Amino acid sequence: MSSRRATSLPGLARDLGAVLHRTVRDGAAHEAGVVPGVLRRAVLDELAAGAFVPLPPVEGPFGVRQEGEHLVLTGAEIDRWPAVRSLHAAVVAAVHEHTAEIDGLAEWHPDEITVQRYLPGSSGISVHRDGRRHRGLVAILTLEGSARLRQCSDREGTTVRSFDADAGSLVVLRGPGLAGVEDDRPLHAVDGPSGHPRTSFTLRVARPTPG
Ligand SMILES: O=C(O)CCC(=O)C(=O)O
Ligand SMILES: [Fe+2]
Repeated sequence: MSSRRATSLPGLARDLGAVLHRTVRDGAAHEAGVVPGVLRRAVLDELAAGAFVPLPPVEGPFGVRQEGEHLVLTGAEIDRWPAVRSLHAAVVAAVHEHTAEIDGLAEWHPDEITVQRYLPGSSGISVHRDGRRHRGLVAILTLEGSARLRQCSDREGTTVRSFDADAGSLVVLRGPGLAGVEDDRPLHAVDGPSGHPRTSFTLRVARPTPG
């Protein structure tokens, strides 16, 4: 029943060529209005049943600070959530439209979805790089709410680009192997949400590279 509803959900509202080319050039890029409202709401409704857990408040050797809660879906788990699966399929299809122009996109088959919720007053996540195993690119969609997502030039948080990660928007981060660059992952941070809770939906490759 729910899968019939999910198959009638729309795809993405924007072509991703421009944002992908900006990501290749700058390491991180933003596009507004990517996820139609009906698709965002279907995913949020479905995720209301999810078992969110608090993020570890401090993580990794650099002591990255995190304030929020998350739900991680991997591999076949993704298929159990019809609307989540629709959004995942829509993003992969939109990225794969550009495989002929940018090396590394054809191999991008994200098998991990992280949903993160930040309440007003949260400080977000401090400056970090996403893990090396997340090849190709990291795609961060915002399902509701808004916050500044900042690309930084150092771990003190000097901001080189600031993106409005608001409902429907996409931020793309460069991962290892994108456009022939083996590893130049951007430092970035996300601030706390403005006024209302923010929920992000991030697609990453997590499986080890074969061979
Ligand atoms: O919630 C987001 O906007 C993504 C935050 C982030 O950089 C991460 O989870 O690695
Ligand atoms: Fe990150």
